[in-house]
Amino acid sequence: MKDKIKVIHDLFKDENNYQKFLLEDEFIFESGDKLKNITVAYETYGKLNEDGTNAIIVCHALTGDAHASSFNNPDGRDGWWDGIIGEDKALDPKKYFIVCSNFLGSCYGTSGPASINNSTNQKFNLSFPKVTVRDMVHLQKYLIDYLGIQKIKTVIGGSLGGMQALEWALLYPELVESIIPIACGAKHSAWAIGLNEIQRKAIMDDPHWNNGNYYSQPLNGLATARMLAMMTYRTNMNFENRFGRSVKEIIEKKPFYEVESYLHYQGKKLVARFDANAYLYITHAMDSHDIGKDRNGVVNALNSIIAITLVIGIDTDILYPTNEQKEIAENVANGRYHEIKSVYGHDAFLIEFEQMNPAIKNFLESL
Ligand SMILES: CC(=O)SCCNC(=O)CCNC(=O)[C@H](O)C(C)(C)COP(=O)(O)OP(=O)(O)OC[C@H]1O[C@@H](n2cnc3c(N)ncnc32)[C@H](O)[C@@H]1OP(=O)(O)O
Ligand SMILES: N[C@@H](CCO)C(=O)O
Repeated sequence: MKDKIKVIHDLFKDENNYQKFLLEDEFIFESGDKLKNITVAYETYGKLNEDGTNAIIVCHALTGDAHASSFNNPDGRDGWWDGIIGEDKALDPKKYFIVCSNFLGSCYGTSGPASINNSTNQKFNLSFPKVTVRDMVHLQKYLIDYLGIQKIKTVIGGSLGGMQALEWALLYPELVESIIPIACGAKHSAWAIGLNEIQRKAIMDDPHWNNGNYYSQPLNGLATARMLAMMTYRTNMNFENRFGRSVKEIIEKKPFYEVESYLHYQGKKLVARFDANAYLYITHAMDSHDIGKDRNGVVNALNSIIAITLVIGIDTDILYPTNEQKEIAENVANGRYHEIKSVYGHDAFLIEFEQMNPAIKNFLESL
């Protein structure tokens, strides 16, 4: 497999310092579309053991990136899972070879709609092939082969990361010893698809979006999408405790509440770091998530999972409620369920490290 992959990370390390490789092979998408020269951005922490069996694959969520940890570079920017990746933490680079790559369709170094199409010298925009969760996993497999990994100890991720973990267990059962899907379901629900569609509509209704061919981002649409999404990532109780009815300032004789100010801030923060077309592609990929598709339904697919499975749910998650995680744990051959109690809701998998560390550590040690 190494012969097929031209490594370019020494040539093109970008400002985020991701390692990169270029897949010269034609990548075939689930849609049947084909694309050559796909770039993958990734990071690794720790060392692969001699027989190549101590690898852990970390899969990120909607707006995450390959920088899961600052382990290699403690003075650099924080990693989004520094709370569980590190010495003596659940994912310990002294024991495991931890790999995190930016998934297909995103905008943090791996090819997606914001990448330049070499044959036109223009951004792909909507001409980039449609992406599914299965496509993301198939592309990650090239990286795993390139790195010389023979067996994957676990695949772990929250939200869209958890969807990838499930697909890993189904697409490459011979390779995956265990999975830890967190805060996700076996398929994307009507509720989650509906919420994604409102976010996409906000982006596409922004005149700057221009059918995906924008010169500058559809800032208002993407910000509104993030504002709505934030309401689904947190909880009523969290906002009540945090903001209540506090007023930030009075604008034109009307109160501008702290919660409004917070949501506007979160919208602006995302548009400064994310691409609107990538947001559309990734939310569509999430909506494509249905492990039962072409596998005789969800229960059948779950029954066929042989990887030992720890499913983690969050008691206050309104986006992927705990019945979805329990369904997974109850139907796989060897499933366990652990529940995080949190005021934060869905985003708890990025916050509640004191609860996640022992649960994940105990599970890995029991394998
Ligand atoms: C390449 C990359 O950068 S990828 C970035 C990594 N991101 C990811 O991986 C996505 C996953 N991460 C996340 O979703 C988030 O970072 C989380 C869930 C971990 C934490 O969320 P945060 O937004 O950091 O926390 P929180 O909800 O407390 O918001 C804090 C921010 O809101 C601001 N804020 C709080 N209250 C208010 C208010 N009333 N009005 C305005 N701003 C406010 C704070 O000043 C703070 O600003 P800062 O982010 O510039 O420091
Ligand atoms: N808040 C996270 C989780 C979404 O599921 C993100 O922005 O990626």
